[in-house]
Amino acid sequence: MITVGLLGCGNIGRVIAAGQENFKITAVYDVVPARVEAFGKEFDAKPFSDFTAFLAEPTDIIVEAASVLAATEHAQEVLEAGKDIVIMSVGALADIEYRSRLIETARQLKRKIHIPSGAIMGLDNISIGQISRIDKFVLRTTKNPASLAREATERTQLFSGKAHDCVRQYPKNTNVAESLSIACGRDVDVELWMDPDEDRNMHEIFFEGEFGEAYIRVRNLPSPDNPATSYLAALSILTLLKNLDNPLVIGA
Ligand SMILES: NC(=O)C1=CN([C@@H]2O[C@H](COP(=O)(O)OP(=O)(O)OC[C@H]3O[C@@H](n4cnc5c(N)ncnc54)[C@H](O)[C@@H]3O)[C@@H](O)[C@H]2O)C=CC1
Ligand SMILES: O=C([O-])CC(=O)C(=O)O
Repeated sequence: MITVGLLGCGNIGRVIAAGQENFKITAVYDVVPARVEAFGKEFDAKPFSDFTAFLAEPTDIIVEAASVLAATEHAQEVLEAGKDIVIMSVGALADIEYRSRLIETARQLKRKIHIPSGAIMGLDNISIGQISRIDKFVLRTTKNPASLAREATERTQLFSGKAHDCVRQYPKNTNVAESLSIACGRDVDVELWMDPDEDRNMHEIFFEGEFGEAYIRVRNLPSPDNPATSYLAALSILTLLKNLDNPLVIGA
């Protein structure tokens, strides 16, 4: 049985904990002490309010489902402790120097950094961008203003530019932009819109290159406990964890 240390006892953490089967969350950590205590009690995991103690607890893998800040602060430490890591807050890897350092540490210590597909589809074959020519890559994300903790009476563009800059400005809403950039091997173009008539978290991907062209549209239902996060993102990380010990690897 794979043992998991969960960093972040919020909406995604709860979906993962409720779906445990062939893995067991044995240790949990959060910046909110009351939350980590209650979560630990509910899911029979040891609660920690001190990160060093949490990391010292014997676990096979650490799952970050907290925030870009948490991933930035802790991912390196996790790898140096000899543990694999799943990073949900992929925006932390928009810092190229930091990303390179993490990859180098993982390589040296023979550890893995897993990036779940998150709130989008198609991340598998978008990786062909690493080996073949890409002519155009645009992510257009549209969310209800409530999902962005804003108010608007009409469709409004919030951002147009590169993924690295977008996720720095909207770290709770555009991690997918960084996942796409990592997958296809370049800093992709991003448009972020809020639309009061859109009740889903919509991600449209326009992708053209040597292979031909693709258009992917995902209209996600928001998570029950956090409208900023699509439910698909939580299901994605749960699927990744369930497949960690599966000898059959599917997808590019
Ligand atoms: N890759 C993707 O497709 C997606 C990634 N995300 C990322 O996942 C994160 C978690 O999402 P949810 O569970 O919906 O958020 P949430 O807000 O429901 O839960 C986050 C939990 O992490 C805790 N936390 C925050 N910063 C922390 C820190 N520095 N140290 C320890 N605990 C900390 C909070 O107290 C909270 O309990 C988001 O903030 C976002 O960065 C979210 C959606 C999609
Ligand atoms: O859940 C989503 O739709 C996407 C999201 O918040 C993110 O990428 O950070």
